[in-house]
Amino acid sequence: MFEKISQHEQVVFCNDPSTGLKAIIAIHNTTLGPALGGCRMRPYGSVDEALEDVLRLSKGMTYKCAGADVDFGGGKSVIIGDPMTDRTPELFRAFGQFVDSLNGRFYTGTDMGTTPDDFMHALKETNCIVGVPEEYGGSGDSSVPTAQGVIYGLQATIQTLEGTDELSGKSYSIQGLGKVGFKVAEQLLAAGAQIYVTDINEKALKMIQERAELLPGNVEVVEGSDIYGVDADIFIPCALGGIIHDETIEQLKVKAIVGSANNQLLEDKHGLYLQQKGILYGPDYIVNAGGLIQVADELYGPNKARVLTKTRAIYDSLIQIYSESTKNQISTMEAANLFCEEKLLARSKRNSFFAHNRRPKWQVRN
Ligand SMILES: NC(=O)C1=CN([C@@H]2O[C@H](COP(=O)(O)OP(=O)(O)OC[C@H]3O[C@@H](n4cnc5c(N)ncnc54)[C@H](O)[C@@H]3O)[C@@H](O)[C@H]2O)C=CC1
Ligand SMILES: O=C(O)CCC(=O)C(=O)O
Repeated sequence: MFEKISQHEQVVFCNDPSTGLKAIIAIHNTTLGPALGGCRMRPYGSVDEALEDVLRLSKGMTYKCAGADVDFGGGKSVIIGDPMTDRTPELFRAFGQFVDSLNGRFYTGTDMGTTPDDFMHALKETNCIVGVPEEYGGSGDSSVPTAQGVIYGLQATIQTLEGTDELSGKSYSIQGLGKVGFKVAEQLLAAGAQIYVTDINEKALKMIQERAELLPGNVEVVEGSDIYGVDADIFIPCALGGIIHDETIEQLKVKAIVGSANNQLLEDKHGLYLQQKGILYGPDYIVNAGGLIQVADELYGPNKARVLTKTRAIYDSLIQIYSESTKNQISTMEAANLFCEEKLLARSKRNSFFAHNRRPKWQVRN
C-alpha cells in the first residue's frame, strides 16, 4: 500500500456502516496550503479502482492549484456508491464528519456524481466545504468562471498564433454544450464568430440555435465524432476526457485546441503528437481552472469581480507556457507541468499561512 501511495502525503479510508458510507480521501501535497478537490461518487468496481482514481485526481489538483496560484494543495475524494440509488442526506453528513476530522487539511465540494445539495448536508458537519450555492452565502455556479477562463485561454492562444486577442472573424468547433460549453458558445456568437457544435443532448443544440438567431455569429450543428474533422480554427472540447488520441489527431484540421474538459489527452505522448502536427494545445488544467479559482476564493466571502480578475491570470499563464514550450522545444503539456513544479519548489514547505491556528481567511465561515 505504501508503495502505491508513495507520492501522496495522506490517504484516509472512511467507513460508516450505519449510513453505508465507503469513501477515500487522498491528500497529495499541501506545500501550497490545505488540500482542495471535489468529491466524486461512482459505483467503482473495486476499492482498488476507487483508490487509483482518487490518487490520480488528487495529484492533478496539486498541479491545477499551483498553476492557478491558489493557496491550496492537491486533494480529492471519492465515495464508492451509485449516485442514482445510494445518495442520502445521512451519507453526506457522515462524509462531512470525516472531512471535519482532518481539521482543515482538506476542503471539498461537488464533482462528477455529486451535487451542491449533497454538500449542504455535509456543511452541517464541517466548514471545509466549497462551491456553496449563493442562497447559502457561497459563490454559486462555478461554470461561469470556468467558461470565462476558456475565453481567456482562447485569447491567449490567438495572441500566440496571430498577435491579436480578437475572437471574431474566426471559426470554432465545440464538443459539449453543457454548463461550460454553452456559455463559451454564447460568448463566441456574441463576438460574431462562426461556431460548429455537437452534443448528445438535442435540447442543448436547439437552445444554441435559438440563441444564435439573436446574436451576430453563426452556428452549424455537426454530428457526433464529425466534430474532430471540422475545418475550424480552434477546437474547444467541453465534454469528455481522453478524446485526443491517435485516431482523432489524424482527423484534426484546427490550428489549436483550448477547452474545459478534464484530461483531454488520452496519454502524455499525444501532447507531443499535437506539437508535431503543428497544433497548439492549451493544457486543460490551466485553461479550466476558473471554477477552482472561484471555489478557493469563496472562503474570503463571495465576490464575482475578484474571481474574474483572478481568472484573467489564465491568459498570462498560457502565454508564458506557450513561450516556454517553443523556447525549450517541449510540448505545451510538459511546459505546463514544469511551470507548476517550479511554483511548488519555490514555496517548498514554507506555507504555514493556513495552519489551523492561523487561519485569518477562514474566519468568514467560522
Ligand atoms: N463545470 C466546471 O466548472 C468545470 C468543468 N470541467 C470539465 O469541463 C467539461 C464540461 O463540464 P460541464 O459543462 O460542467 O459539464 P456538463 O455535464 O454540464 O456538460 C457536458 C456536456 O457534454 C455533453 N456530452 C456528453 N457526452 C458527449 C459526447 N460524446 N459528445 C458531445 N457532447 C457530449 C453533455 O450532453 C453535456 O451537454 C467536463 O469535462 C468537466 O469535467 C473542468 C473544470 C471545471
Ligand atoms: O470544485 C471543487 O470543489 C474543486 C475543484 C475541482 O475539484 C476541480 O477543478 O477538478
